[in-house]
Amino acid sequence: RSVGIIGAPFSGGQPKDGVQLGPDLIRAAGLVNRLKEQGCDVKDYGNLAFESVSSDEPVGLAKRPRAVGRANQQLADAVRRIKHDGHTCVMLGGDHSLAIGSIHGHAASGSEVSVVWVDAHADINTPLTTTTGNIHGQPMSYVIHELHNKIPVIPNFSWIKPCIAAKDIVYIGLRDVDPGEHYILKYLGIKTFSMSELDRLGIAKVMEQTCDHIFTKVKKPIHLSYDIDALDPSVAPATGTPVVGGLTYREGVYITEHICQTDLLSAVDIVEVNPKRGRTEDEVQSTVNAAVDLVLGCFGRVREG
Ligand SMILES: N[C@@]1(C(=O)O)CN(C[C@@H]2CCCCN2)C[C@@H]1CCC[B-](O)(O)O
Ligand SMILES: [Mn+2]
Ligand SMILES: [Mn+2]
Ligand SMILES: [Mn+2]
Repeated sequence: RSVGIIGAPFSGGQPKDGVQLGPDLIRAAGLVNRLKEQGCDVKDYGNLAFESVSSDEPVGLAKRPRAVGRANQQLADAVRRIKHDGHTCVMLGGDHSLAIGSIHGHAASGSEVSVVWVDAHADINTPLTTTTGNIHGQPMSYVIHELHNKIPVIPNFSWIKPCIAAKDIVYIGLRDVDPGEHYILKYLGIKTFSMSELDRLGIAKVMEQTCDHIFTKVKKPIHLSYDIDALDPSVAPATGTPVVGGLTYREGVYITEHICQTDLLSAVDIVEVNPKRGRTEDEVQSTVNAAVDLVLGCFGRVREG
C-alpha cells in the first residue's frame, strides 16, 4: 500500500482553539514509522499553510466562511495531487469542515466515490438549518448532489461542485443529530447506523450491511471520513464536541480493519483531535494514540499480529 499524508492544521470550522495542533501531534506519535513498519510506502506531503483571513463576517449563520472556503480549496488541490501521484490519501485534521476539500479533491481525481462517515454527528446541516453556524457541522451539505439547490452563495465557496450521490453515503456512530439534519437524512434516504443500530446489530453486521449498501451496484473507491468523536469520550476525550455512548476502541478499530479488507479504501480523513480539550496529558495521549491506531487499521494492521 502506498500512502500519501497531508496535514491540515485548520480550526476555522469551529470555535475551540487547539484542533489545528492535531496533524503534528499525530505525526509526533510515530504514524509514519508505524506505517512503514507494517509494510507501507509512505510519502509525507507536510502541512498546508493557511494564511489568516482578515475580515470574515458570517454569511447568514455560516461562520468564518472565507477562511473555511479558502482552506478547503487548498486542501482539495493537495488531495487531488496526492491521488494523481497514486497514493491512498490520509488527511490529518484539523476540524471536520476539511472534509469539503478532502472529498472534493478525492472525487476530482477520477470516478465517483462512496463515503463512509464515522462520527457522533451527521455534519450535514446547510447554512440555513445549522443551529451553531459552525461549518464543521455542515461539510456534507456542500458536496451532495441532491442538496445543491439548498445551499446559498457563500464567499470563497463558489469553486465547490457537488460530487457525492446520497445513495453512496453510509453513516456509522450517530448519536447527536440536529432536527434539520434528521429531516435531510430521511428526505434523502441516506443509509445510517446510529449507536442504537450498532447496539442492536453489533459491529460485524453493521460493517457487512455498510459494504452491501455501498457495493449494491458498481464498486466505487471509498472515502472514509473519521471524526475522532465517534469514539466514546472514555477513549478519545480530547475533542471539541464529545458525546457519551460512543464506539469502543475495539469497534472503532474494527471499522478500519473491515474497510481495509475491501481493498477499496482510497482516502481517509482523521479529524477533530484537539489537545486543548484534554484535561490531562493522558487524555491527550489516549486520543492521539487512538487516531494513530485507526489509521494503522486502515492500512493492514491486524490485532492478531
Ligand atoms: N450539529 C452540530 C453543529 O454544530 O452543527 C451541533 N452539535 C452540538 C450540539 C450541542 C448541544 C446538543 C446538540 N448538539 C455539534 C454539531 C457539529 C459537530 C461537528 B463534528 O465535526 O464534530 O462532527
Ligand atoms: Mn463529530
Ligand atoms: Mn464530524
Ligand atoms: Mn467536532
